[in-house]
Amino acid sequence: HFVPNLTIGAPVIESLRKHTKAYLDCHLMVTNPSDYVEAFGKAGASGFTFHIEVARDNWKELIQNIKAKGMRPGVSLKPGTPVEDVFPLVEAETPVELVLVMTVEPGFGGQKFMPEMMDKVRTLRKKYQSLDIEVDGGLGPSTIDAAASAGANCIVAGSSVFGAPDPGQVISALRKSVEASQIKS
Ligand SMILES: O=C(CO)[C@@H](O)[C@H](O)COP(=O)(O)O
Repeated sequence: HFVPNLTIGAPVIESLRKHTKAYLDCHLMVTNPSDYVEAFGKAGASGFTFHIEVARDNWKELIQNIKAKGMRPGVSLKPGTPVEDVFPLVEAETPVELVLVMTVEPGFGGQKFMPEMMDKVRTLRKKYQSLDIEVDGGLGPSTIDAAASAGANCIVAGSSVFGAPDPGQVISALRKSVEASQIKS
């Protein structure tokens, strides 16, 4: 109900958790993220990322609750939201540990990467050297270098991985680009 689509909820996280110790990075595109903290924590989510656009009045409490339930807090911003809006959350006494810069209008996979969002990534990386900066939307072998060289170190990729004949090869290409950019910086 923040975006016009429905995908994965806490029951899926719970089922996955029975089979893996992997980091389960959950991006909640919902209008009321507070209502889901407990369920996602219980289900075994590792990270809980909410949208700044729906948490302008309660982000401090939300971050604290996420941490109290044993998850890493993250904040996401839509393409039209200025990057400055998340600075207070990164600089708070109890800060977010990840910023997710949306590189498409959230809601659907398979959209085109918005290179102009890289200014936000560069700004964040310059200001916060050790922050996890995630990008989501249209990432794949042809767009990864732009994101990685801007400073993104967490990459969300749907179509480019699941649509590839060899998904492992795409994942390694994405990882190599991020690692190469980190060595240079
Ligand atoms: O769900 C969204 C946006 O809300 C997608 O951005 C996927 O998370 C990634 O999909 P691709 O863009 O990689 O196909």
